[in-house]
Amino acid sequence: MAEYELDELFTVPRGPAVLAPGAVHVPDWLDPARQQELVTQCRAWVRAAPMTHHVMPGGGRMSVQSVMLGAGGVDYRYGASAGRRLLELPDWLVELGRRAVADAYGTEDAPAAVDPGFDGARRVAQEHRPDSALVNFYDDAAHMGMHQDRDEFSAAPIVSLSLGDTCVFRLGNTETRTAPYQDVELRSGDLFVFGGPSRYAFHGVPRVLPGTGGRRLGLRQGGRLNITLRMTGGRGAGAR
Ligand SMILES: O=C(O)CCC(=O)C(=O)O
Ligand SMILES: [Fe+2]
Repeated sequence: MAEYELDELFTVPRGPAVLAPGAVHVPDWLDPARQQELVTQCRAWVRAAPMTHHVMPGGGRMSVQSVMLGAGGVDYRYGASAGRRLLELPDWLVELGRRAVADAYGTEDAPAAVDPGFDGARRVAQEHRPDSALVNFYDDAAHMGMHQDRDEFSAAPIVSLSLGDTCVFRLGNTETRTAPYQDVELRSGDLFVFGGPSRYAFHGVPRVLPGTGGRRLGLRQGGRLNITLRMTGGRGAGAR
């Protein structure tokens, strides 16, 4: 029996879920073919601009490796000011980010499957247009500590796509990097959007679960890819 069929035998059906107002998990948002295409794209990007371990302001080196698309002309932490070569953000990826927020938050024409839990979510979705993508790669040992995404000049939502191995994603609160928090498994193809009241929630990735999906997508050493689509510039919904 193929590996994935076995997985499915033990899988509890997962539906869209709102973890906190503005924090929406949409399992299996990307179908397997789309996941494969995105992995192929990630390979091409990494060939054009090799991934690097970001060095944090305190001098620590992140265990995650990353490459950045877009964010040109913005003094962004992961951008050119970090000495990086920025790749161009393709229009289809902007469109994917727009559609992600529309599906998670709903629009006038198409309500979301679950109520995102805050006023103005549809307006945020209507106006959403990411200007950058950060591609993160986690090997078996990589993790990301609890942090807030606050280097963007916009309060527009963060769109996160997961590919390859499953991870444990920790969504905390907006006040402290400690409890209360909720852990959710993000699997290959899952969408997670955090905006509105959850935009500045602390979050992190305590661990990746090796052997859960990376090889199936042709990642030879396994691992997890994460693409976050962001609005780094000061335009758009809820800009500071
Ligand atoms: O890998 C993830 O799911 C989260 C990534 C993240 O929080 C970040 O890049 O700021
Ligand atoms: Fe983050």
